[in-house]
Amino acid sequence: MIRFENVSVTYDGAPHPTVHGIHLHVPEGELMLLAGPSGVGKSTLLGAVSGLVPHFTGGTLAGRVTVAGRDTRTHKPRELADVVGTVGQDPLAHFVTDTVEDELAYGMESLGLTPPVMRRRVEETLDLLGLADLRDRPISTLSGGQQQRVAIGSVLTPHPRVLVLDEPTSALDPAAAEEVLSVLQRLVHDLGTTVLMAEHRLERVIQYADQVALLPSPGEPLVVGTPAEVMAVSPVYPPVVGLGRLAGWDPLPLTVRNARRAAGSLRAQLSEKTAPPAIEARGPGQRPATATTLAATKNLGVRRGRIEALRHITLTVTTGEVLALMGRNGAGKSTLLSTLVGLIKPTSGTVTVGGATPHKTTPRDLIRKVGLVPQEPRDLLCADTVAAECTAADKDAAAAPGTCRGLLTDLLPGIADATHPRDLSEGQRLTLALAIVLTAAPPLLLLDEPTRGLDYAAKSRLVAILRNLAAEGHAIVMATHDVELAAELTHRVAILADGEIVADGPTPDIVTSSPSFAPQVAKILAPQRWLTVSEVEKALA
Ligand SMILES: Nc1ncnc2c1ncn2[C@@H]1O[C@H](COP(=O)(O)OP(=O)(O)OP(=O)(O)O)[C@@H](O)[C@H]1O
Ligand SMILES: Nc1ncnc2c1ncn2[C@@H]1O[C@H](COP(=O)(O)OP(=O)(O)OP(=O)(O)O)[C@@H](O)[C@H]1O
Repeated sequence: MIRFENVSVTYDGAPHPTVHGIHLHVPEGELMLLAGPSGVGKSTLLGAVSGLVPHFTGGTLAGRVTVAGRDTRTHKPRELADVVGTVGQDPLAHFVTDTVEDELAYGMESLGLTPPVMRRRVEETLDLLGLADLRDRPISTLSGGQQQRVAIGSVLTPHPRVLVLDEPTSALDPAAAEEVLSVLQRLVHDLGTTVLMAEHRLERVIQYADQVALLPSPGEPLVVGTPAEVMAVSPVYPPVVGLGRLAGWDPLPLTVRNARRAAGSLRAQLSEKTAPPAIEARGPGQRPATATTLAATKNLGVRRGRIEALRHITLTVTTGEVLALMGRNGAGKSTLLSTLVGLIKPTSGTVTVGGATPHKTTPRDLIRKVGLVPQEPRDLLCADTVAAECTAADKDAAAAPGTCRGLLTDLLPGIADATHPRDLSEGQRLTLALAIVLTAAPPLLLLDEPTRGLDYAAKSRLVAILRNLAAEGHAIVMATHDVELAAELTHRVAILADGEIVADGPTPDIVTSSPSFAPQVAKILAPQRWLTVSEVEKALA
């Protein structure tokens, strides 16, 4: 259904092709997962299927890509729209209408479907993606995850034969991600839809894939095989595979269920060894004995338009603490971070950060107290090269020249100075935003979805940097749907639901009390309370 024949893509001005010599066949009715490190060229390959590469991105494509027999170089994306539905990494860039319902209907209108069919599919999709309450909402007022749901819904309604999805669950809460993936699987199984999907969070998707195509590193040839074959050799793998490799399980389990079956002797071995680490020993090491309050909210309420986005939030964050805010899409996580950094004014209650009231403090003073990496890193970037961004960041933070660039290279090697931030891959752009805010190293560091688009290696380097900062007394508050990150890094998790805090406590307690938020290792080794592969590895050493 999708065929790559000796495909190379070279972006304008780039010294080498970004991908080259690609041969790949995705048969009809299969779900193929495209995996590989950040910046390796996954989006580039997906773009070549939908026709966005090179028609919109520039550059040259050599070789041939066909979808349902149509050559994507000679057919404009518009001429492929009846067969291919695409969800890109930045849904906002692709919305064509203003409201949720219009957006869901838009793709069908051009196909000439009858109004009753269109109506039925819109209703189905609203239910399927939990969007019914939002149907009349302007898209611009939706949370990040709500927007991603609309983007997915709008490509499903026309029932295309081929779906090309670039990290479709990156902004979704764990339950929503599961729902979306099972819908996709149903389309593949029941309707013979063909899906090509790039995704970093393999723990979410690997079990749904028929085949995996792996780009191991820039310039290396594609490795294609069954999920088990590819995971046995892949540099990127989910925790279940990490645990399986550590324990020497053969065959390598890809699901929690299969791993539980294999885990009997590991569980016995671990119970003899030692108890799982207590909370004080987890995450960023010892918390300072003299922790002081860095930020506090009291009975905080925030209205956004007609929505009560936050209600009665009373929360304290102390030095050295790493706190994850988790909860369903639209629960109020980003709103809380924005309020802490003064971008949003409370409607009721109080908020203080470093002794000041954020929305009444000048940016110059605030920057010394608190910094935010926003959900959309582009909001932070304004220069036209990576080097200029880094120089500006050093200057703003009065840091030694080269600080920001050093952080960037530590987090994700291979980002060229001269690149325009617009041309970076999603993971590269997020890393740049992280490096800029880490350069200022404010006492309170706020991160909104800090692992979207990041590969496992970049993620663990980020974890190491954040641990050091926490050990130095910085406090870190992150909104995240990444249960593995929360398990690896945080001391404490607060769960928001519908604008309120419904649970707040030590990470192991909170994440193991709900299957939605439990990391894979916790599920595999329950009732023992291990959360991560690295904890298990240490205990066995
Ligand atoms: N329009 C463009 N112009 C120039 N270079 C580009 C352009 N788009 C992407 N690149 C470069 O091509 C490389 C591959 O980017 P791509 O977005 O395909 O990676 P990716 O594997 O999808 O990464 P991620 O996992 O971070 O989304 C990156 O080094 C990026 O900087
Ligand atoms: N500008 C706005 N106008 C009106 N309502 C808004 C606006 N921005 C956000 N909202 C609503 O406020 C609520 C909280 O949104 P917020 O972005 O804080 O959620 P979130 O927990 O960060 O979600 P996600 O996990 O999807 O990022 C949602 O119902 C959202 O639709």
